[in-house]
Amino acid sequence: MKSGTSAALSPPADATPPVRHPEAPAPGEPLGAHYGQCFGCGGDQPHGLHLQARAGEGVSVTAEFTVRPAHQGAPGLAHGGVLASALDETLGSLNWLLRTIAVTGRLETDFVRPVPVGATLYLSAEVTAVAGRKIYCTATGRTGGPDGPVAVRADALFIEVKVEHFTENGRPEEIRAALDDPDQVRRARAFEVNP
Ligand SMILES: CCCCCCCC(=O)SCCNC(=O)CCNC(=O)[C@H](O)C(C)(C)COP(=O)(O)OP(=O)(O)OC[C@H]1O[C@@H](n2cnc3c(N)ncnc32)[C@H](O)[C@@H]1OP(=O)(O)O
Repeated sequence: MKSGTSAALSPPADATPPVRHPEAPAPGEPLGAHYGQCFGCGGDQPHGLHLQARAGEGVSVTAEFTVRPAHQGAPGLAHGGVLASALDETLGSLNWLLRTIAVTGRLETDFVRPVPVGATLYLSAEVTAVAGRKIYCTATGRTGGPDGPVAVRADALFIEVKVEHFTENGRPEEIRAALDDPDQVRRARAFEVNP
């Protein structure tokens, strides 16, 4: 049963289909981490999700995340907030295919089945519509395989922002370190800016 989605997540009548950026990675290509310290995808966060996303067709992605002991809520089960983070990260990576800088404004999550430690969550997400700065998207996470039963799902609204959203609000030492990164692509991707 699909539960209701709030009106804020229903695209307005003048919304348009999303447009894949011409330089978006080809379907099947790994997106890589956008920032080493990202809790969702970064390789430098020991307890992070280490989620790995790949571009799909159109404006869609797939991703995997394996639940580790550090991600528990109840004994032997993934914490719901961690599962919401996996959905958020997967949905956030869609913006790389649009080449739009955007942040999560709203994330509505259904927790359908418990997810045990050791399980791999097979995520898929797509942008459904765009209206001005508002990006509407949806995601599911399945266990047992990409076609397994749905364990979690989410609908979300991302809002396009300028890079100043990060540079003016982030803690100065991390912002400085990211901006001083000699690797141009890494520097741009920390904020998901088109390099
Ligand atoms: C580099 C990429 C990293 C990706 C990591 C994974 C994604 C994340 O987790 S991002 C981190 C979590 N998110 C955040 O920290 C965002 C914090 N929030 C904010 O900074 C602001 O509220 C922000 C930017 C979302 C919106 O503020 P602002 O730019 O002033 O926009 P605002 O004018 O209020 O809203 C724009 C439109 O969006 C709508 N909107 C904004 N927030 C919401 C919301 N929560 N629910 C519904 N609609 C919303 C507004 O109603 C408005 O609609 P309309 O144009 O029709 O009137």
